[in-house]
Amino acid sequence: MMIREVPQNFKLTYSQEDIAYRVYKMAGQMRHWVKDAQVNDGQQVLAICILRGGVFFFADLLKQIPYTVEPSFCRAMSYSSESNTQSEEFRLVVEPAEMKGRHVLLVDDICDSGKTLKHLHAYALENGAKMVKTAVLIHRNHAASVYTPDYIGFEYTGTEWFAGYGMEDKNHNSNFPEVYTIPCQ
Ligand SMILES: O=P(O)(O)OC[C@H]1O[C@H](OP(=O)(O)OP(=O)(O)O)[C@H](O)[C@@H]1O
Ligand SMILES: Nc1nc2[nH]cnc2c(=O)[nH]1
Repeated sequence: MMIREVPQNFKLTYSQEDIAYRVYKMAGQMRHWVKDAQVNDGQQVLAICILRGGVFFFADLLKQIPYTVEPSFCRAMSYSSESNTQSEEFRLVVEPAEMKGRHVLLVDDICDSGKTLKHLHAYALENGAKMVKTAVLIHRNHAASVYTPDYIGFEYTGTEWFAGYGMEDKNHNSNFPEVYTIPCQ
């Protein structure tokens, strides 16, 4: 196995095994909703990956769901890669597949301020989605959050910055397979 060079300030927070277990449990929680959408509606759930950060979680989650779902993608941006800080501007760069009349599942790595999911949830409804559910690996608990996802892998209380499993530290190390926390500078 190749040795990974982990920056000194990175603290291992969720191992690959921790993540795999939570992803498996989450797929179990949503399986009835996914099946019912198909049976009652005759249409599979449209699962939308929120790029870039959601990519690893999306792939792992969809592989654990035991019924058909249709993958789709959108690209949402609000954090600066240079500084790890959020700007007021929210940009949707890639639009997902047609959502009209569909059961939609929005999938992202983290819900932090909640602004990204709040925007996208509203966007899906405006575009005719019949029902919208949201899934994240990590939900940061804080009073100012504007959104609570339906499916949550880990609840986290604290201000540390996350990196790994899709989450970047100033545009680096998002491909680490575990989740790390970095003390706030
Ligand atoms: O709950 P919020 O405070 O809105 O933060 C969550 C969003 O922040 C990150 O995306 P980012 O804007 O950094 O884009 P990226 O996924 O391309 O890194 C992350 O992937 C979520 O989409
Ligand atoms: N990489 C990363 N992206 C985020 N987007 C919102 N919060 C975070 C975080 O803690 N880490």
